[in-house]
Amino acid sequence: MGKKRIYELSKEIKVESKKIIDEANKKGFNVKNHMSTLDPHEEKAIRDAFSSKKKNNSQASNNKQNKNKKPNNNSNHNVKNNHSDNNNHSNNHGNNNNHGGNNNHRNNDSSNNFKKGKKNKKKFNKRNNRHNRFAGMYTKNQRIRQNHKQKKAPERKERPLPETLVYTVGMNAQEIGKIIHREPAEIVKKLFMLGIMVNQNISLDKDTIELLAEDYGIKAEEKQEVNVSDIDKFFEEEEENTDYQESRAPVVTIMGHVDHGKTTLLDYLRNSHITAGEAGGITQAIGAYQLKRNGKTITFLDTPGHAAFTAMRARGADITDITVLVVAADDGVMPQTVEAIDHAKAAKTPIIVAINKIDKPGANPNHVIEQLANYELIPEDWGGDTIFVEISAKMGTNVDELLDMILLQSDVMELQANPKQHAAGSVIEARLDRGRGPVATLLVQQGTMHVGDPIVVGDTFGRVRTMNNEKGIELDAAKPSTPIEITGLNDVPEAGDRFVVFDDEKTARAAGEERAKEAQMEERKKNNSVTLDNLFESLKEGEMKEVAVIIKADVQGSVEALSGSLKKIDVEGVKVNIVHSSVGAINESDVALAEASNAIILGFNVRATSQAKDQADADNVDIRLHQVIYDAIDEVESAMKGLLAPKYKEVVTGEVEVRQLYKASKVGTIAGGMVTNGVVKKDSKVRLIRDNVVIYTGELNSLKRFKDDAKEVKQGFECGLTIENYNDIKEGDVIEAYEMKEVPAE
Ligand SMILES: Nc1nc2c(ncn2[C@@H]2O[C@H](COP(=O)(O)OP(=O)(O)OP(=O)(O)O)[C@@H](O)[C@H]2O)c(=O)[nH]1
Repeated sequence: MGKKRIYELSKEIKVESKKIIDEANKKGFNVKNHMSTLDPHEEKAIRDAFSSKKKNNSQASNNKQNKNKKPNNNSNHNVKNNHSDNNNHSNNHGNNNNHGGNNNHRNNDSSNNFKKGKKNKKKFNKRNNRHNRFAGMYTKNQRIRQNHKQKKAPERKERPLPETLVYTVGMNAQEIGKIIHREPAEIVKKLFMLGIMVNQNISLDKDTIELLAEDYGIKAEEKQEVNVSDIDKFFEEEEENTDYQESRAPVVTIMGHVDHGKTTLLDYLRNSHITAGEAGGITQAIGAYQLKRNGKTITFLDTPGHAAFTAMRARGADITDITVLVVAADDGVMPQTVEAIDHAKAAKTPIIVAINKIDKPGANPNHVIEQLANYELIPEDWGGDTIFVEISAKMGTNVDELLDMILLQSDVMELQANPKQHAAGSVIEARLDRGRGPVATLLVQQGTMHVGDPIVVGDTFGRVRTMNNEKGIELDAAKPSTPIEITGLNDVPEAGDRFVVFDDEKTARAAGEERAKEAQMEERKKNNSVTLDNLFESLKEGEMKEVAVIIKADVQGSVEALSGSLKKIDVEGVKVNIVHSSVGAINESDVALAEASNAIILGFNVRATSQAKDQADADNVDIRLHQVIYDAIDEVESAMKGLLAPKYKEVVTGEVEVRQLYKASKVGTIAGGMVTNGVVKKDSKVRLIRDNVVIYTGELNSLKRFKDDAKEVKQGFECGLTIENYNDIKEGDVIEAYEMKEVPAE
């Protein structure tokens, strides 16, 4: 005989695990929870203990029952009498009325009957209430029993447990309760007895759900997700479907630095290339439009800016075929130009450079070309393969040449799709229109969309009720690369969501509803972003072949030193891929790029802006901050080797904003300020931060509240402080207090 787990024994002898644990502890056995084991001797001792207890109990309850028998019967009797008394009244009452009513009003207008009935009902209630007053004449005990009896009644109706609990990981007690026909509270209690403390809304993992099922004595089976809701699968299948192929229009996104002319170019294109037949249509902002050049069509996504582009990619929608990078000839390469290059490269879309504003006196296109050479964008004349076009978006100069180049690039790419299948594609944008309900702009990427098609869009579903293009012209059918605006969905999908047309509306509805449920589950489960802590696991499971990193540092020298060293790390054939690197604070765009590329952000002597911090928290993006280059490199390398075992973790406890300075000859610079966040302690380690860059790291020398020494100062209070061996504090500096906390071993 082997060892037995407590919960198994609990099931066998029908005694709650908790009671067994108590009994075992009383007997001095070494058990902790329901998973603890008992050896055969211990098991026997427990069985004996409970079998004798049961005997005693049943004897006691027999005695009790015998004792209670008489009054119980009496009370039942009384209660019954009471009921039948009531019934008699109502019967009499009803009969009397029916009698009269039926005689007088048979086959009459039903409202007449209804009114009469209402009146009679009132009368009846009155009488009945009067009668109930007699309830007061029963003894207290009788009433308790009566209540008890009434309360107990629903229990008999309890539906039987299903044979098998078919579950999805992440379900909570409420959802499981619905499946097994039990109250969530009962499930929570059961879990408590099994040593698992949860409330009704907490997601349960696989082990817990299976344990629960076992405790109920039923089988558990994880739901197999071969379901219609996996529209990504449909989408990929459709994409691989090459039975029939036709060339399709390229989908183009315009990106570039602020004010370099993205909007001007998009507007010029939109207004100058309206073909004769469409001239009457009013152009609407639907997030995308098509234009024709020499009989060929180009689709432009009308959402300039990296945020939209990256947000789409983060949601898995790589819908752009070609990126046009706009660089103003009078301004040259700017930070967002570099960002745009990195975003386009990360999405692996070819870049066509449009050097804009060549009409301006200060324009220097050659300088731009020279600058871009540093980012591997080299024109053919210089031996590279990037297409450059010098334009003026304002004047329209060379804009047609730019279109020709887009078409040339698209020819090289041989963009194709199969219009002879169900439509599939992505959401460009979506909104709720007061009159029309959910309105979504979609890009058809495969197949042909028709009005009336049953459709699943992200987690929403419906039937295409209306379909129009950007000019408001109604369409019956839309082929690949066509942007369309549709109505008929049950809810508003999100930009970047995919859509697929189904055979019938019923399946579409089932898929849509299932997806909405899954989305809710997904939301509850922890996001599985790559972090340095789980990096090794991901590498081991073969999910990754490269580690994506974004570097932000205080000076260009550090950026280069860090990226140079990181590129040299080579662990078991896995390389570091630097997705983006630049000087400055970690911003929202970095976090968005990290999320889209599953990258880790390394900050060297810089901080994240508060928006970026919030966004990183929400998206589970790992930001690592360092002051020593070797530490940063070591950390990444150790993580790749699976050796990352930080014993201490830095915890920022608070921040002081420096508002005033006092120079004292003896103590140096005293900073007067306000604790804007958390708490600052006398023995805190501190970092002096100026414009999001770490200037100095050290320790506090003194911390005061007014004239008195303080052990700590909390948020909202003023304080004075000095930093050990450091006097170069300035007004507006932020002093970040932190401590090293030991991280418990896993
Ligand atoms: N002279 C000249 N001015 C231009 C040209 N293209 C754009 N501009 C001007 O540059 C300014 C900025 O242009 P936008 O098109 O708004 O720039 P943007 O890149 O869309 O800017 P954001 O939307 O803020 O990112 C506007 O005043 C335009 O009129 C051009 O080819 N020549």
